[in-house]
Amino acid sequence: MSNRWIQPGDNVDITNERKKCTFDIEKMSAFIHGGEDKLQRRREILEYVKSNKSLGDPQPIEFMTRNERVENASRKIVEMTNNTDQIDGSDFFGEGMYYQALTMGRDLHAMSLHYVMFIPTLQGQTDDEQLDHWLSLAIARAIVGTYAQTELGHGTNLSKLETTAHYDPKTEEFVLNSPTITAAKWWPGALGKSSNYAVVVAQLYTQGECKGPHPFIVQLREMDTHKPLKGITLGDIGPKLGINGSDNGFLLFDHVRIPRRHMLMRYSKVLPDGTYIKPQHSKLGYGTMVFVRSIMIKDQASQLGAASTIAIRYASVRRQGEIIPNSGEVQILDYQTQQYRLFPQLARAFAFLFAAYEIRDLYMKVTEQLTHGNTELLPEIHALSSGLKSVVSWDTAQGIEQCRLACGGHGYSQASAFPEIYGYAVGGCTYEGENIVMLQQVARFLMKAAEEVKKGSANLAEICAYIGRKGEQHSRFTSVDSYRDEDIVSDLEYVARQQVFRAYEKLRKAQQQANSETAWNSCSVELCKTSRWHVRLYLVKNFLAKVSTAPSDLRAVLHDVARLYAFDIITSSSGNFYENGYMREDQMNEIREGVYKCLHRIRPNAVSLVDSWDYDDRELKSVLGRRDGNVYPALLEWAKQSPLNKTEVLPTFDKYLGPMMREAKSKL
Ligand SMILES: CCC/C=C/C(=O)SCCNC(=O)CCNC(=O)[C@H](O)C(C)(C)COP(=O)([O-])OP(=O)([O-])OC[C@H]1O[C@@H](n2cnc3c(N)ncnc32)[C@H](O)[C@@H]1OP(=O)([O-])[O-]
Ligand SMILES: Cc1cc2nc3c(=O)[nH]c(=O)nc-3n(C[C@H](O)[C@H](O)[C@H](O)COP(=O)(O)OP(=O)(O)OC[C@H]3O[C@@H](n4cnc5c(N)ncnc54)[C@H](O)[C@@H]3O)c2cc1C
Repeated sequence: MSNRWIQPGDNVDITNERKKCTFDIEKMSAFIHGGEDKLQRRREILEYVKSNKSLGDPQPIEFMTRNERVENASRKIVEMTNNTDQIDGSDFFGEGMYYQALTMGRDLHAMSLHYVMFIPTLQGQTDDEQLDHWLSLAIARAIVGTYAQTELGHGTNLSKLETTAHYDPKTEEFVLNSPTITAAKWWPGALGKSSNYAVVVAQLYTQGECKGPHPFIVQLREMDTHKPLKGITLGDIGPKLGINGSDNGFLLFDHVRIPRRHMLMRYSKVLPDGTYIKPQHSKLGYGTMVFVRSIMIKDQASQLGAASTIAIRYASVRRQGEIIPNSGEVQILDYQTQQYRLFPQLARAFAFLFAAYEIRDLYMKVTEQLTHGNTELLPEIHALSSGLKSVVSWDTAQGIEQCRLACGGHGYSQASAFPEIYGYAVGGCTYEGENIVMLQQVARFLMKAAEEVKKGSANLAEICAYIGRKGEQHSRFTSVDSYRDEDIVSDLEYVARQQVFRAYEKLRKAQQQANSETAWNSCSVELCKTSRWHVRLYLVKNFLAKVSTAPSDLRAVLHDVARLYAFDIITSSSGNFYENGYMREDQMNEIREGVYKCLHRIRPNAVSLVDSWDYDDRELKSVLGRRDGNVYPALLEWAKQSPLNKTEVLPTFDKYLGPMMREAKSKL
């Protein structure tokens, strides 16, 4: 089988790995990326990006100062968006995200929120007339916007946001104000220095009543000078764990007036006389968050896929220690412990990517329904996107860290790209709803389902139908080889269902002794566990189902990966499966053996599996994860670029170390 990943001059070990591959990598890449046409488009976009020098970095960004990073990112985003004819703009999830990943990397930039939240909010929250006015300006880039919701004092609890928008019917204007320091908007991406507009979420007051948080479009800076408008104070919030190419910002309003029609009025409205028209569903205003939670799953999967690619490739070229004395140092990928550390991360990346396709499709279905005023699927998409967002971002962050640790000392260097990947991805545990908080949103949905089952009136959505099923009392497991996909699912369903009812009963009892909020708090650890099991079950089910749709010659290897994903979940929570004698210890031991079998079976294909994700070096930006495996010379070259190496002797020597040593010597 021809293999495009093998090229002359490559490291011998990585080439030998590639020669062992048992499946057609191109076919696998096409399956992973949604078809041959999509793969072909990736290659075209890559060629374009490589051919346009101005889309590149003048030096590795790790060696740049923060100001240089912000400037470099701004330069590139303008160049990138000058050339959007290179991609199909309607395919943001595929072509758009890929074009951006290749060009902008993981540092984010001046227009990240413009594309990910500002434009989607205009599309989702404006009425027709407002859409006509604002969308063309935003798409043409005549204005650059962000999404300013979170405040210094509140991010999670939207009902307590402090920014106010008081309607004044005399002038038909809203007056935006930040009554306290804690009302300052804090965190919005590209708010500090880059954006001149924002969607601002503020408490709407009209006719003397507070109607809760609503979105408004607000001009922040003068069009020509870019200076803040009167009454507006704003700036950058300083360096962060990651995404330092973005100027996340703060913003305070001092009685700033905006026209009535700057309230986004697709769902809620304020009429000229101040009459409030409420939306058809109270949470429709939260739509952009649902959108981002839905699309970020793919982004997270992609970061974990990248981390796995780097670590697995590196483990194939790194030799250290012997397994059999005097027989030569082995590739560290041969250690079972290394495989156990890395392959489950790759398996997770697959599981998350396949889930990302599902949630994208569900999101599109919901959007379509909403255009007909149908809000039926809103609770389901809210629960699923919140749950996936939480579980996927958490596992991704842990997985990236495992990959980093698995690369030993070199994993700690920024040359590995792990610090960038981690700093970027781990933000996903917090933004778009802190994970623990979002898990509790899922739990609300699950507790309602349990209540229905208890009442005997179960008319459950497919996604939680397992809660209403009786299920087996004992696992059907007899041997790993005969452990069918439906048995795996049935075992996970058992545990998820048990957890749902454990939390439900605990909550019910607590509610008899306390008010419902206090009761909820006293059960919240169990409720979060419930949500995690629900999501893991979904991920396993979806992964196995997806494998069954793969071309037949890819199924065996994909099935190994999917089973590893499931077995890893089962064996790392064995206690849950022993409950009520559902599974026996000997069965669990066999499944544990199943994990080792999967590792062994995946080992020869490991490098080819990560190659199938089709990351170019341009996207990975990692010396350790290079396609050609020539890591050591590249590490030396990379280090030479450190600004500290521009001179042989640093001024600090003459200032501090030199005098210290001279003085010490003179005293001897
Ligand atoms: C690149 C990075 C960019 C980052 C950008 C950002 O971070 S931007 C900033 C991102 N910031 C954040 O993400 C902030 C995170 N915080 C939040 O999203 C909200 O404050 C909340 C959802 C936690 C609570 O909201 P609350 O106090 O208004 O509500 P409640 O608890 O009283 O529940 C009432 C009912 O509403 C339901 N429901 C809720 N949401 C939705 C929905 N979207 N759809 C449908 N339904 C929804 C819920 O299920 C419940 O139903 P039930 O059980 O009664 O039938
Ligand atoms: C990289 C990044 C980019 C961001 N970009 C934007 C942006 O563009 N626009 C924007 O508006 N915002 C943005 N944010 C803000 C982000 O959305 C919030 O930080 C996030 O919603 C969490 O809110 P918080 O910071 O108030 O956390 P907090 O709610 O203060 O969380 C602190 C702790 O309290 C716990 N907690 C809070 N409430 C509860 C509860 N009810 N039950 C149990 N535990 C609870 C949490 O679980 C957590 O452990 C960004 C944040 C980051 C990190």
